[in-house]
Amino acid sequence: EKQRKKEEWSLADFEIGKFIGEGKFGKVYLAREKQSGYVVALKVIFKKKLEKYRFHAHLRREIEIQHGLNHPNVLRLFAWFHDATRVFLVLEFAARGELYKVLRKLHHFSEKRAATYIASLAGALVYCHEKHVIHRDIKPENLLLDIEGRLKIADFGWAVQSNAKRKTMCGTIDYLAPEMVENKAHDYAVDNWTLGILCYEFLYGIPPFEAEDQKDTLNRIVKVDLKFPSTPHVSAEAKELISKLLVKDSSKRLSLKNILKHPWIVKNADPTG
Ligand SMILES: COc1ccc(C(=O)Nc2ccccc2)cc1NC(=O)CCSCc1cnc2[nH]ccc2c1
Repeated sequence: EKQRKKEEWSLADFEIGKFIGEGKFGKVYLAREKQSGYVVALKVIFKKKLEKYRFHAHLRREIEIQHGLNHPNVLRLFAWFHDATRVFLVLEFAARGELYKVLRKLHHFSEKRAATYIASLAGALVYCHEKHVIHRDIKPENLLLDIEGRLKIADFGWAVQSNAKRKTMCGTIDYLAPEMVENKAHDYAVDNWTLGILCYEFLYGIPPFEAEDQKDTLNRIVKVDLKFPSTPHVSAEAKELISKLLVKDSSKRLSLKNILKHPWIVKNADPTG
């Protein structure tokens, strides 16, 4: 029947299920909306924590931004409500969980799977940029997979230490673009750089500038010291796309629209996302 527009949700509308994630501001639980039976992720944020970090304004702005976003590859914020001590975010639940855990298990993705994820990310970023939303922190930790295996930019809000197992998890520097390492002004083009890093990591299983210690990683980033291990499962077109994204001069990086038209993407990406 016509989904009646609820003015105000409350905790009583949900059955709370198992704990599924930990954030700096609170915990995330599986939950089922009683009326529809719809399964969601319910994020519980403590107001006291928000005050302590002076984040209530940021959360309010983020909720306004997220509420307007509706793209198949961006995790949905369906609703929010609060009680005396907590703010609740009703988020889309991505049933296949964190993308990088799948990457660790498979060691690397096939070209078809990698190209499909890169096309999904490029499409989601075109959409976000059209809505003037950037800083979608697109590290693998922030990428989830829904029940059909479709990629979702989860954007874990702020300073949320996702329960990642990565050895370089805390402040993963592998994704920093040169202009960020050199503390220059950065703009949307950092996302294009990050897509290059991700494409490499999807295909080889490790980020391109990984090094024993962080100093060397930063040096390799600013020098764009890009090397491709010789392996049969990565085509010349894939390397060509990566080489057009990992470019020091941010104005010379392949644009998001041109990524979607690149021969490797056109040939390998599954259009259903
Ligand atoms: C649109 O998304 C969000 C919007 C806002 C915030 C947020 O916390 N904002 C904030 C908080 C405090 C101060 C300021 C701003 C977080 C998210 N998104 C997530 O947190 C994703 C993982 S929780 C969901 C989810 C789904 N599906 C899964 N499958 C497996 C685990 C899992 C986990």
